[in-house]
Amino acid sequence: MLHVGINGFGTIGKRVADAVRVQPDMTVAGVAKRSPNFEATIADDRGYDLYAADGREPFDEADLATAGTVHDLIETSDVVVDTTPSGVGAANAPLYAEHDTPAIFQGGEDADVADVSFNARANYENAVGADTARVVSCNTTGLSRLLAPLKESYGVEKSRVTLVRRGADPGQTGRGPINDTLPDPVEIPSHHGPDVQTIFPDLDIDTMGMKVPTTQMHTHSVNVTLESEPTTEEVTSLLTDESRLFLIPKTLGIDGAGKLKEYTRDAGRPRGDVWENCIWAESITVQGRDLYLFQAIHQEADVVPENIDAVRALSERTASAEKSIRRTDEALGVGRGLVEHDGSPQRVDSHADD
Ligand SMILES: NC(=O)C1=CN([C@@H]2O[C@H](COP(=O)(O)OP(=O)(O)OC[C@H]3O[C@@H](n4cnc5c(N)ncnc54)[C@H](O)[C@@H]3O)[C@@H](O)[C@H]2O)C=CC1
Ligand SMILES: O=C(OP(=O)(O)O)[C@H](O)COP(=O)(O)O
Repeated sequence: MLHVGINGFGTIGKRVADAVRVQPDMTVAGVAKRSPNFEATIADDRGYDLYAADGREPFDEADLATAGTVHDLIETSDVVVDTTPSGVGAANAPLYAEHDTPAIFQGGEDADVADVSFNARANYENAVGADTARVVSCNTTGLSRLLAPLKESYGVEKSRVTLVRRGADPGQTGRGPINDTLPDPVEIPSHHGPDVQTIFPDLDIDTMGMKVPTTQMHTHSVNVTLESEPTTEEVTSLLTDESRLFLIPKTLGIDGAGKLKEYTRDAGRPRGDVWENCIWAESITVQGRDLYLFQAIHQEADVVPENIDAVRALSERTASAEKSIRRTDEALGVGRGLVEHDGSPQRVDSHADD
């Protein structure tokens, strides 16, 4: 059983902890937090041992028991997932090295924070046995999952993506825009293209970013010039076979992120989380060697299964990306509750043997 510590219990951290909890080969060693807010009470409620990142006094005053400091958590963990805000992960890196504890960082950190930038579908093997890995950002994760099968099956000559990004997460009351559409970043390419190249170093990709007043999901407008000329049906079939891509059937009548989130809440997903890339099946169009499509990415959720796979890769629990992905997906419920492109229930494969 792998003991996984989570340092930073916010949007990503609490989801990673809950995902660790349901894995058959992992357990939550504890979670580190700075302050005894509502998320600390949820951690307590779930039975996660709380560790103080900045001193135990505030927790004592709030009558919340702590099991120790963040140093104790790191020492007791086989792997730590650092889910602190951008920049804090890099500041924490020496702590993990000091305790000789393998660590996973998030996409808000620069790539040089870790030995390898990680996406389970694209480069799991590179992280096997590494001391540190960085799970790339939600947007980069969404693009890597899509580009990996396209690259393998058809070759990619050039990718062009416009990312219409959510302005804030639902709990981020201080962010915006609330009444505007921003080119963000204004510079081209946006940071997403170079970040995708940390996964596919030779890929030709240009990205442009925007921010809009929604908290629901990011939306990508994708154009990929392939090296060969598949039909629309062939690309649709290729993408349907990917476990972390969900092709939204026309029959569902889902016209945007609002209905998508409603669908996953109705399907019983925790927090309405959408772990899969959601590609509008009707948008998949091949003209000559040019592929076009729209996909929605749930920024709070898509990196969660990737963090679980990164834990297995670092701890050398399995050298096989396919096995880890299958095990993660089954335990978490990726694909569960959603229908296939043809309207039938999604397959959820049975456990892979280690
Ligand atoms: N929210 C999102 O849409 C996504 C975020 N990420 C990345 O994940 C990382 C975490 O982001 P979020 O979960 O959104 O942030 P968050 O702000 O929701 O959560 C971070 C948590 O860490 C706590 N914290 C702050 N300093 C700390 C310290 N020194 N020690 C321990 N805990 C500390 C905060 O109080 C908060 O509870 C960032 O690198 C971000 O770029 C990646 C994909 C999507
Ligand atoms: O990593 C993310 O987005 P990004 O890939 O657009 O930088 C997450 O959605 C967090 O983005 P934020 O920095 O706008 O909170």
